[in-house]
Amino acid sequence: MSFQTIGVIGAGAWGTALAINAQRAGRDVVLWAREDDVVEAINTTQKNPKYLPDADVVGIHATSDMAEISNCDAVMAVTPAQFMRGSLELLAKTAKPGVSVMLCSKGFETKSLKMMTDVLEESIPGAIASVLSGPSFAIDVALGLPTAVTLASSNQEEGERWMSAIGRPEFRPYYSDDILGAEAGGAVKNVLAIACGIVEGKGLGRSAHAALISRGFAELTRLGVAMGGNAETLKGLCGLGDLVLTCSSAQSRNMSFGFALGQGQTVAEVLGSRTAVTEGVATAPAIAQLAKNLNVEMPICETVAEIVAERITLSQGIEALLKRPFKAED
Ligand SMILES: NC(=O)c1ccc[n+]([C@@H]2O[C@H](COP(=O)([O-])OP(=O)(O)OC[C@H]3O[C@@H](n4cnc5c(N)ncnc54)[C@H](O)[C@@H]3O)[C@@H](O)[C@H]2O)c1
Ligand SMILES: O=P(O)(O)OC[C@H](O)CO
Repeated sequence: MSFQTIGVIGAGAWGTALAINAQRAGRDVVLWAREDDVVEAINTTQKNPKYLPDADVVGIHATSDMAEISNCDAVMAVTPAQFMRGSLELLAKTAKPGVSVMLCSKGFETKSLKMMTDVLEESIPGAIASVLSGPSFAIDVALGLPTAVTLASSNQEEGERWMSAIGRPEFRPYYSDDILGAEAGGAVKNVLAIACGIVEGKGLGRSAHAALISRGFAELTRLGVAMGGNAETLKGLCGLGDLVLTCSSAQSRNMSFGFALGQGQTVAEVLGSRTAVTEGVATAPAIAQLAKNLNVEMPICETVAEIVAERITLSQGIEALLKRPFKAED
C-alpha cells in the first residue's frame, strides 16, 4: 500500500520543494519547521519567504509539533546533515514502530563521520530507511521543472511505495537498492562543487573545470565503494548526475561558495552573508578524515577541507594538486 500522508521534517528550500512535489503527487502533506515565523507564513500566506520565496506552498499544512509528523504514513527528513540527529531524536519521541523515513539531506555528520542512515538507526532503531538523491535544485522542483533522482531503499517493496507516493512525470525517481552509494554520492559532490567553484572564481579555465569533475568523480567513486556502495550506482543520478549539476551551476550554494573564495573572499565572509546551508563546508573535514581512516586517495576533497579550515591558502592548495606525481588514470 502506498503512503497517503507524508510528513516532511525541515522547511528549508529542499523540504519545502519536496512538500510541494508530494502535494502535487496527490499526497496529504504536513511540513514541520523549527521556526514559528516559517510555520505562520506558510499557513497564512502559502509562502516560505525565508527559504524559498519564489514558490507557492499551496495545500500544505505547516506545524512546529513533531507529533503531527508521527501521525503521517511516512516521513521525509530534510534537515541539514549536522542537525539531522536532533530532528530525528525529536521524532523518536512520538514515532510509530518501524516508521518509514526517507533521508533527503546530502552530507555526513562531522563529529561522528556517520552517514544519515547510521544517524537514523541510532536515533530511531527499527525505522525503515530510504535515501533520495540526485540532480535537483529546490526551486526547479518547486516550479515543476523536470528532473530525475535516485530513490534507494533496502527493499524493493518499500522503494515502490515511495516511488508511487512522490513520483510524477516531472519528478522521476529511479529505484536502487544501494542506499550507501546513494548517500555517498550526494555528500561528496558538494565538496567537489566547492573545488569547481574555486576553479571558476580563480579563472583557471574550462579545461581545468572538466578535469576536476572527472578526477573528482574518481574520488567520489573510490569513497563510495570503500563505504559499501556500488560503483555502478555512482555512475547514475545520485553520483555523476548530481556532480555535473552542482559543479556547473552558479545557483549551487556549494559552487557559489567556492567561487566567492576564488574571487578573494574569506570563508567567514561568505558564510556570514547567507542564511542557506552550504553542506560541503561541514562535510569536507568528515570526508578527509574518512579518506584517511579507509585509506582512500582523495586529494581534491582533502585540499578543500584544508582550504575551508584555512590551514592553507587557495594558491597553496592548487599548487599542491598540480605538483602531484604523474600516475596511471584510475
Ligand atoms: N536546496 C536545494 O536545492 C537542495 C536540493 C537537494 C538536497 N538538498 C539538501 O537538503 C538539506 C537541507 O537543505 P535546504 O536547502 O533545505 O536548507 P536551507 O539552506 O534552505 O535551510 C536551512 C535549513 O536548516 C535549518 N536549520 C538551521 N539551523 C538549524 C539548527 N540549529 N537546528 C536545526 N535546523 C536548523 C533551517 O530550519 C532550515 O530548514 C541539505 O542537506 C541540502 O544539501 C538541498
Ligand atoms: O545548492 P547546493 O550546492 O546545495 O546543491 C543543491 C542540490 O544538492 C543539487 O542537486
